[in-house]
Amino acid sequence: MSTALVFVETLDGKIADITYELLDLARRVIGDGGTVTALAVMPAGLTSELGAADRVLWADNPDNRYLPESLGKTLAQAVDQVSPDLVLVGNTAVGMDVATYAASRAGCSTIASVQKVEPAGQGWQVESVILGGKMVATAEVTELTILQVLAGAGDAERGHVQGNPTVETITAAEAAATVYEGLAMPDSTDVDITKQDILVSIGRGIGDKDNIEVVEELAEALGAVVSASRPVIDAGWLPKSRQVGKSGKKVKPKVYLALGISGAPEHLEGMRDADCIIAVNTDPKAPIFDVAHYGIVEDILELVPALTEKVKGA
Ligand SMILES: Cc1cc2nc3c(=O)[nH]c(=O)nc-3n(C[C@H](O)[C@H](O)[C@H](O)COP(=O)(O)OP(=O)(O)OC[C@H]3O[C@@H](n4cnc5c(N)ncnc54)[C@H](O)[C@@H]3O)c2cc1C
Repeated sequence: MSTALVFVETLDGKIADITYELLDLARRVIGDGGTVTALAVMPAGLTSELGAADRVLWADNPDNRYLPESLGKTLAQAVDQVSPDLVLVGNTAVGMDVATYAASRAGCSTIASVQKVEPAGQGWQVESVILGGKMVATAEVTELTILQVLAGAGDAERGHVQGNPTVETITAAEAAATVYEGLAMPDSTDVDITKQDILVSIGRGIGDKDNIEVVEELAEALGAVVSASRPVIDAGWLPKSRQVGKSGKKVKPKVYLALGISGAPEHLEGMRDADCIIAVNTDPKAPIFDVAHYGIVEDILELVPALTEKVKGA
């Protein structure tokens, strides 16, 4: 009989959807006879949301402090306590912090960007995406390995079950070297990119901050808003509130125009549900074309001004 250990991720006192996906995945992979244990460092009163687990190891976190050092150590302690066959953590900004910390403490491996897990022989067959989504690697895992699972591998609705799992109170490990200073949320006075019908989204392919102006003209002609991939935000060319993706916002516009965006898994996570995706990229092998409904292999700096003229003339 197998045991799965699922790390419960929270943000600002709420359980993140990725947790419910992991609970669904854990149950599917280990079967009804197995035990699913959830490790939750979170405020009191939320364990009934984890009804898809048989058991919850719970440590109180009344102030919602995010301390990856403490969480990583606590996960390593839980691995010792539970001796799981499978450990699932979200492939999120939080999960990546925690999984690597825990793996080093527990002396085991970790695999990032996991999109599929299935039982195989004495262990698991694990599929992960590598090289920014251009290739898929398959590994037979027979030793304890912490899997960082991408959103989409499980079904959050199926994994979000109200119930009364057995709750065992534990003490979270101390963070010796890190201090929590507070949660910084994106500026809420900017436009809300999650509410737009059309997004004109730019990536590193825009090349320079000065080139954003031509894209803004196109967006204005279309009645759209400009959003971006992370490198554009990290460069400080647009505010954080415009970032699409894993560590930005999840959007579902009617039209998503992806200009000079390669289509890394962390970006796709935020926009792949758009009704119509149109991608423009000079690289015909860019992974964005795998999710695009329409693709154009072209230099955006050539195409965008011409497109703006067409839209204005229509
Ligand atoms: C924990 C974590 C969280 C992350 N969160 C996010 C997130 O929320 N959102 C996000 O976007 N990324 C996120 N990332 C980063 C992600 O992995 C990628 O690095 C990022 O999405 C790449 O952005 P890009 O496509 O703009 O750049 P690149 O991957 O560099 O792609 C640029 C593309 O532009 C094309 N190009 C270049 N010049 C032109 C031109 N003139 N005309 C047309 N095409 C051109 C190139 O062919 C290339 O495909 C995260 C990463 C991690 C590890």
